[in-house]
Amino acid sequence: MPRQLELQSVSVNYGDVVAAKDISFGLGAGEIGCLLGPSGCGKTTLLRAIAGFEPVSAGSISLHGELISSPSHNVPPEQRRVGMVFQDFALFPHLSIEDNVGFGLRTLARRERRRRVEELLELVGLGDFHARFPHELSGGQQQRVALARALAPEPEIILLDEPFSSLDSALRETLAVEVRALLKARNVTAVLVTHDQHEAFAMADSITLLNEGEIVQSDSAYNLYHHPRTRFAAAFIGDGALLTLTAADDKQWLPEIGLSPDSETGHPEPGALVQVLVRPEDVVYDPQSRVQLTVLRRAFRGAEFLYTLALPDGQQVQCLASSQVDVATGEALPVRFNQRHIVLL
Ligand SMILES: Nc1ncnc2c1ncn2[C@@H]1O[C@H](COP(=O)(O)OP(=O)(O)OP(=O)(O)O)[C@@H](O)[C@H]1O
Repeated sequence: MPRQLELQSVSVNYGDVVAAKDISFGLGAGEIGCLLGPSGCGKTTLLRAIAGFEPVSAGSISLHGELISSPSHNVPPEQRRVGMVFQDFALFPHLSIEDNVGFGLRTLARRERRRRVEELLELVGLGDFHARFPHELSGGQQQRVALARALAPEPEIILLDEPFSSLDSALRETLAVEVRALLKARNVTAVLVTHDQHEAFAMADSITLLNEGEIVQSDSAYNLYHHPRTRFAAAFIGDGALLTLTAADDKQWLPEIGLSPDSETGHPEPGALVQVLVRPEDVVYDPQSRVQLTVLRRAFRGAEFLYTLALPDGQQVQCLASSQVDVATGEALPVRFNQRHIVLL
């Protein structure tokens, strides 16, 4: 059975600028995918190509098995059955919430249209707001109306371009979780574009990390965080220090941090340089540990201190420790490295 959305080796150029290069990914029905990456990496370009606003210069895009984009074939946007929610989600200010949601349903009989609008407003938790106008709603409520409006014509797929970026960060994450539940409840396939990993983690089943128009890693959120395959992925996702260390011998090959080889880490040759990604939560305060690192800085985070620690060679790692662990700058903090979570690159 064809997948709901399939991009095969898609490239998009703007004149000489290659905005997206050789991009392949697909989504099954009801799956939520995310294009994640820094500004200018080509996320919006790909979304616009899926919507039909940008022609592809190579490769193909299919929706439910039907070719919609290739260099020689371009189904116009209005015939694609693609719903969109954009960053500025402009609702029509002079239309009521009900009329905003029903906007794409003008061909339906009035009763049917009304039923569909009511159902969608209930779904997004705004059943009582149908007669209000956009300016009478909060930012989060307006965004939910925009989603209801995009879902109303029952598109094959919905595209969300930084849909929560105008909201504050606490609301953003809550809404991302809510919207995920809404999409899942209706088995809607969706592509989310964001540069915010928390949003991506909260919403997506699979994440395609992009950099400079190319795919860095397509994976689950868990794997991107715990098993990044490149330096870029390691640095972009989460906090962490990338250490360069020398393997010492077979038994204890990174003595600076008390690491020893195991089946996961393998056995690099003694003397080999090894790159290790260490997350702050994997450097654990342990009064029994022989590894004692000097405290360079510490920042109070309420329940925790975030310590910045120096290895003997000057490289730095961070450690999250309970704020009851009160060690001053310049003193030594005994720590253990949680080896299970340390990533070797
Ligand atoms: N109309 C255009 N003409 C020429 N170059 C463009 C055009 N639109 C985008 N670009 C370039 O293509 C690249 C990808 O842009 P795109 O907007 O897809 O990035 P993005 O990842 O969505 O970035 P952001 O997160 O900042 O929105 C950038 O280098 C950008 O400067």
